[in-house]
Amino acid sequence: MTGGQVAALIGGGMAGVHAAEVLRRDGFDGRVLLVSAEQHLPYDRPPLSKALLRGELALADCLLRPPEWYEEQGIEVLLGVSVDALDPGRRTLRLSTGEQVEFDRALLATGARPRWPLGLAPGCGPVFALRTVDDCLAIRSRLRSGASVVVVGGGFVGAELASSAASLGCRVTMLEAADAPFQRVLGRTVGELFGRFYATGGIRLVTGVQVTGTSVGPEGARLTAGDGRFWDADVVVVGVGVVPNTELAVDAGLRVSDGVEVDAYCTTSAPHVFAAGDVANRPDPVLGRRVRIEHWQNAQHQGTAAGRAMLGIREPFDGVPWFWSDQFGLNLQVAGFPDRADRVVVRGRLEGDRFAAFYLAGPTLVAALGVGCAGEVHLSRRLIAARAHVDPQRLTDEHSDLRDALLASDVPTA
Ligand SMILES: Cc1cc2nc3c(=O)[nH]c(=O)nc-3n(C[C@H](O)[C@H](O)[C@H](O)COP(=O)(O)OP(=O)(O)OC[C@H]3O[C@@H](n4cnc5c(N)ncnc54)[C@H](O)[C@@H]3O)c2cc1C
Repeated sequence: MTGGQVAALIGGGMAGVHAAEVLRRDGFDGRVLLVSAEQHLPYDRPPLSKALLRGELALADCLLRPPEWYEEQGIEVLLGVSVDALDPGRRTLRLSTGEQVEFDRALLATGARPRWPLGLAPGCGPVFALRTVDDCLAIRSRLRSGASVVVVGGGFVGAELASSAASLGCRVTMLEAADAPFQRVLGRTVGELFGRFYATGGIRLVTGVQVTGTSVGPEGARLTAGDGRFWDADVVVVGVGVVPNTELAVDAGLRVSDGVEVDAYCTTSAPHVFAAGDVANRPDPVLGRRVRIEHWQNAQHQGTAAGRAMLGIREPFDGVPWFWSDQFGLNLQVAGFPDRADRVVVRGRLEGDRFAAFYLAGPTLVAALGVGCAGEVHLSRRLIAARAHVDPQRLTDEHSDLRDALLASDVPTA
């Protein structure tokens, strides 16, 4: 793309901002338009369940870039405006203001929105999901000491919220459909361990619960399970996952499955339209199938890769996923694809505050989880990318270097 051309970025989250940044950094001097349905300048989402929720940060501290940055970079930002239609053939967008915008390249960085289980509705009295800063501030205003909080779903965002609410003196109950939190992602052994961490953190964890209904009154809400059990709460937060915002892509006739399908260069089925972040579904060389990743670092790096691809700089984006979570004073990091594993081996004491779990499919390392073990997770990422074969015995030996466990790999890891 050259001067006089238009790069339209749809969605003002991590992926959209990183694409805008790299477009300018790599010399694009045409028009960069960032359209965001939210009223706030782009901000970081991880603090919404952590420091912002606990009142330790202000929104200004969570902005991805300071307000003056957009002007300095010549990035036009439309806030509170959504893109209502995308025509990839004519290369036009229709905005919620009624305006029509012509573009040369467009990026779909529309992210995801909370999934709502049957019987629960968003914005219904004290029933919330946590995705936006407005959700965070609304929940925070109700987290008084002694308030009863029920978190539906034992995923990462729910667990972080539970941890933050408990630290503010709330009485927290977590309702999880599976037998252990994170079971689907991290397996039962590690899930049960986190269940024990919650108990130590003062959380009442109830597993095997399928919430089927809610009734809302002026003072709170009652959640009912299929087996007749019920829980009353001052605040309910539903954290049962997200769905990608693909409607624009579907209406535009782009290929969509679980997310907007892109190739390794972030290009959708329309050549001038790209996608990145939580909404994008890309081929993964390690998995050998498509994958949609809902992590901060993926949105950042894929946004950058997409911005470069919009400029014609084609580099495959296929990094091994990595994310972190902070809960109950523990920092946990996960790399790779734990759900591919057929067994898990542990280095360190699972009950301690420093251990790593390695996930193996046959002899191949496919994922690693570390609590207080950032270095091990970092190295594991490279081993996973290299499809390394490892010796499980050595992996568990705390006193040996992780590299000593390496048996064979496709590519060098040094
Ligand atoms: C509470 C919380 C805590 C998290 N903590 C962690 C963590 O600890 N570690 C980690 O790795 N990840 C974490 N994540 C995940 C991480 O924040 C996301 O993966 C990341 O924000 C995704 O960025 P994105 O740019 O793809 O999408 P988003 O951040 O969802 O941004 C998309 C934007 O596009 C807008 N939009 C949608 N449709 C349109 C349209 N048609 N027109 C205009 N705008 C539109 C949306 O309103 C939104 O503002 C957390 C997420 C949440 C919600």
